[in-house]
Formats: sequence, C-alpha cells, structure tokens
Amino acid sequence: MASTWGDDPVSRDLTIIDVRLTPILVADPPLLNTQGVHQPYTPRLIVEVVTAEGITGVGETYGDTTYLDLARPLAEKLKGRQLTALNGLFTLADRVAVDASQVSDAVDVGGLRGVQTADKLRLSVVSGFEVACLDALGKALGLPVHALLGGRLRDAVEYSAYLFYKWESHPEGVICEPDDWGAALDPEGVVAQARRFTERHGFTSFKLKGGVFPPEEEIAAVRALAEAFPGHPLRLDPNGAWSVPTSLKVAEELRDLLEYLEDPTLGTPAMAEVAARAGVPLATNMCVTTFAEIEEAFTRGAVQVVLSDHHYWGGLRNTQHLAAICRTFDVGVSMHSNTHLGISLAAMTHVAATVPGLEHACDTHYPWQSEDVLTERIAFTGGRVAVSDAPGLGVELDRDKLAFLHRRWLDDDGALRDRDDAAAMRVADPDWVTPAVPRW
Ligand SMILES: O=C([O-])C(=O)C[C@H](O)[C@@H](O)C(=O)[O-]
Ligand SMILES: [Mg+2]
Repeated sequence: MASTWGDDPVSRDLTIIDVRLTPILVADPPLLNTQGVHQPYTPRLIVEVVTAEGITGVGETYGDTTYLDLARPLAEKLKGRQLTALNGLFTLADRVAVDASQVSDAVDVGGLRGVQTADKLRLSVVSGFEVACLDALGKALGLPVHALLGGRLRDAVEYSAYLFYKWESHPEGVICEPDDWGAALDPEGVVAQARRFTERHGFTSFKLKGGVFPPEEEIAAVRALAEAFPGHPLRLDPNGAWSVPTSLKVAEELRDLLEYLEDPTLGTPAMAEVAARAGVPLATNMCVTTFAEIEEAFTRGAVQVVLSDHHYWGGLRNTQHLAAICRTFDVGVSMHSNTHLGISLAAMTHVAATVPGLEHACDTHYPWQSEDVLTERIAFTGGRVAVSDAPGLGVELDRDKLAFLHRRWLDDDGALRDRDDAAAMRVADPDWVTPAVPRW
C-alpha cells in the first residue's frame, strides 16, 4: 500500500555516492565584540551530499581550517553509507583524529564559542553533514525536515534583532563589501540600528552584543532601547567580559528591563554566583555548549536559559535532545547564532519549530549577511521566519553564488580563512591584544 508519508524509504536507493565540501568566505560588516571586530570576510563550509538517485542535500557549518581538516576525512567515510544512518554519523566522526593542539577545556579558548573539546569540534562538523543528509532525505521522501524531526509545533519561528556596536565601515584600505547600516557606537546609534531592524524585518525583541564599552555605557544603551521600545524583550550579552561584582552591579541596574542577561561572566562557578543574586535570568552560549557541561551548570543553578547552537551540539536531533534535558530541569532553551547563511537559518527554523516551550526569540546573524548561497534569501516577516513545508530544508543552492564565494576563499592567502576578531582589530589598532577576562 502506498505510504501517505511519502515514498517508502526501503524502495529507494538512499546510498550516498558523493560528498562535496566547498569552503567559502562571506562578507561580514565591522561588528564589534569583546575580542575585537569581525573580519571583512568570514569562513563558512557548505556541505553537499549526493545520493545514488541524484538527489543533493545541503548543509552548512563553520569553515575555519580546524573544521575543514575534520570535514574532509569524514566526507570520505560517508561515501557508500545510507542517508538514513544519521546515528552512524557520530560513530564515523569519532574515528576522525582531532589535532590535539586545537583542543582545550578552557571556556574562553574558542573566543566567543566556549570550550573547544575534540568532541565539540567533531560535533560542529557532524552538524553540517547531518543537515545535508536530512535535506536530501526530505527531498527523497517528499517531506520537510521538520517532519523528519517529528513535526512542527508552530508555523513560524521568532527571531530577535541582533544589535552590535559597529563601525561605519571596515578600516581604510581593507578590501570589503560596503554596508548601509551605518555606525553604532553610542546609545543613539544602537537605537537607530534597532529601528532599522524593525523597519527592515519587523523584529520586536532585541539583543545587544556587549563587552565592547565599559558597562556604564552599555547600561545606558539598554536604557535607551527600553525607552525607544517600551515593553519589548531586551537582552545584553558581554560574552563573559565582566567580573562577578560587575555582573551583579549591571544586573541590579537592568533587572527590570531585561528578559535575560547573557553570559555576563565566564565559567559555571562564576555564573552560579551571579545567578544566585542577580534577580534576572541568566542565559548562556558559553558555559554550557556541550552535554558534559550540563550537569554542573544545572545542578548549581548557573543558567536559566541555554542558547543552543545546532552547530556546536551536533545537529538538529541533538538540539532536540538538549531541549528535552532543559525541559526536564525547567531550564529554558533558545538559539545562539554566529555569522551564518540561509542554509543554517533554514535548519535552525526547522528544528526550532519542533521544540516545545520555545519562549524566547532565537538569535540570528542573518540580517547582517548581504551575501548568501541560496537562489532566494529567507525573509523575516514581523521578525519571524515561516516554517517551510517544502521537501527537505526548502531552500535551493545557487551554484554561481557558491562558486563566487568559493573563488574568494581560493584567492585568499590564508589571512581570512580562520576567523580572528583580534587580528581584524589590529588593522585599526596595532596595539590591540585579546583582552584578559574579566575585562571589567
Ligand atoms: O555569544 C554570542 O551570542 C556569540 O558569540 C555570537 C557571535 O559570536 C557574536 O558575538 C559575534 O560574532 O561577534
Ligand atoms: Mg552569547
């Protein structure tokens, strides 16, 4: 009998016969964070899996050399395997050796990305392959990715406007793509940027990337946002730049205005100390970025919201596992974002649509990205992305755009192939060194 859920997978040839890895460099505006400034171009990796029937699925993940070095052997191991063998991806990845010099348990080693364990590096690579397999499987079966994940609980996913302190342009002489967002270096600039976000995309909640200026200035910016957008959810995220006393001081000043305070300080013990007295929920994408870190953080009450990132956590199904653990401990869940393109936004939207109790708007950098590898950009309506019911992720790769961005990567002498915000800052300020933490 014909299945009402699409073709029977058993009758299909779902063998992966080819895996293509395309590293690219995508334009990034001069966004400031506690480490420095974004490079003019950021590396990403586009993963394509091709089945025996000629179906292609796409995925996206970090494109820095460390990730590429792991992705290449994993791609080889995947050939000849079944699209449906998603659990096997983790076993395959375990067999890929990780360069020990890239591994560290320090929570600030990855800059803004938390610990950099061998497992996390592998999972970040697996995520790109898992999404590509799910996209291909969905296309083969005529089902959207959310259906493969158990079905959507909502028809649109809400995102927040991700506000950054920002220069007007990259330093003089730096080859870059111009942007029309303008500078944002004080409360007025931040509010103007927020208005642009609402005009362009309809966002109604706002996150300010902090840790750039002394806390008093960032408190003033949040106050200005609260005045300009009364009653709207606001967050501030200094990426662990503050000491415990500074975090508590900021919490005292802003507790009535913030939906949550994100990673005010570094590491679970310090976060637990702040959480105990802050009077405002703490969110993290730094002290809990692996399953191994959950127990200590949750039992100490260090975090009230985990900002999942399907890249860190090993894909969409692991994100669902994380969300289930969070539910068990009555910890909220939402989503973190780094510079990413439409493939990852589509993946985030599919998984977010399946997570029960998603009460906070997810982060996304996508509005900052003027370039993409899709034939059509993904649109925000009222700050939301509609959940696609088309087969797979519901996106289409634009091969010309992919080739163009890959050419940029090929032409780079290596200076931009590993994101380094401190090095980008040194172009403007030769004395700049990554600030020691706590910075304030
Ligand atoms: O903590 C966060 O939300 C991030 O680390 C997000 C991004 O990495 C952001 O800070 C950036 O790219 O500058
Ligand atoms: Mg954060």
